[in-house]
Amino acid sequence: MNFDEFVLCAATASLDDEPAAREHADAVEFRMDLAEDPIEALEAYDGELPILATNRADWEGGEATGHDRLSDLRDAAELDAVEAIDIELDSVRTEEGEQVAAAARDAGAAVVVSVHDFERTPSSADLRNVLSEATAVGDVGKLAVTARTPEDVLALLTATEEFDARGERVATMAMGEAGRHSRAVAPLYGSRIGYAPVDPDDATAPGQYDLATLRDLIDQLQSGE
Ligand SMILES: O=C1C[C@@](O)(C(=O)O)C[C@@H](O)[C@@H]1O
Repeated sequence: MNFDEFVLCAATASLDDEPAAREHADAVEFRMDLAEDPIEALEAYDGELPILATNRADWEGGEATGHDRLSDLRDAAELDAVEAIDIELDSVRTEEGEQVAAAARDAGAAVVVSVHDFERTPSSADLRNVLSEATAVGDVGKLAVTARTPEDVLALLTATEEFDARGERVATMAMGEAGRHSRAVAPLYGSRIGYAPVDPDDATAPGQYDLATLRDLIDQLQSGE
């Protein structure tokens, strides 16, 4: 996965979702932290879509707690089907996290470096700082914020467009009701990755559309380009 083009991920805790995701998704985001036995599931995977592996820490909105979290992510990156990993910016700042990112690249996987704010949308200056730091160490710098107002979404889209215009690969989305539409429009401003559950009941973040709906919205907005 090189993220030259927008990649729509079916976000899921179960790789059994892959056949249903194929029609609409470009990849599967496998939330290892939400899965029962993630490495076993990855080893048994024989689907068609490439995998973006995420093992989200509990301190960043996920459910992974153990000290095997990063080594499991590293093991995942070694598998052929795993073409990218997602690692938190705060993890990459640790020695182990840096090594996992380097090992993933050696294994041919792209590295998405992510930051999440489940409370608010940071100031425009902070948005840019975070995206600068994430793009400096990742193949894609990803920022998910929580929008409370339309201005929050505008600030995120503005930063997205600026980075994209400079040739920096970013992925952005605003979580929550006020930010929902950002998931459909951010790709028009240069965001490289979108996330949606196959089944709306299995959302992995607030405000997600289901996969078929998001694909349709994005395709409609981009048709005619
Ligand atoms: O980081 C992200 C983005 C996300 O939080 C979203 O808002 O769609 C969904 C997560 O599954 C993914 O790891």
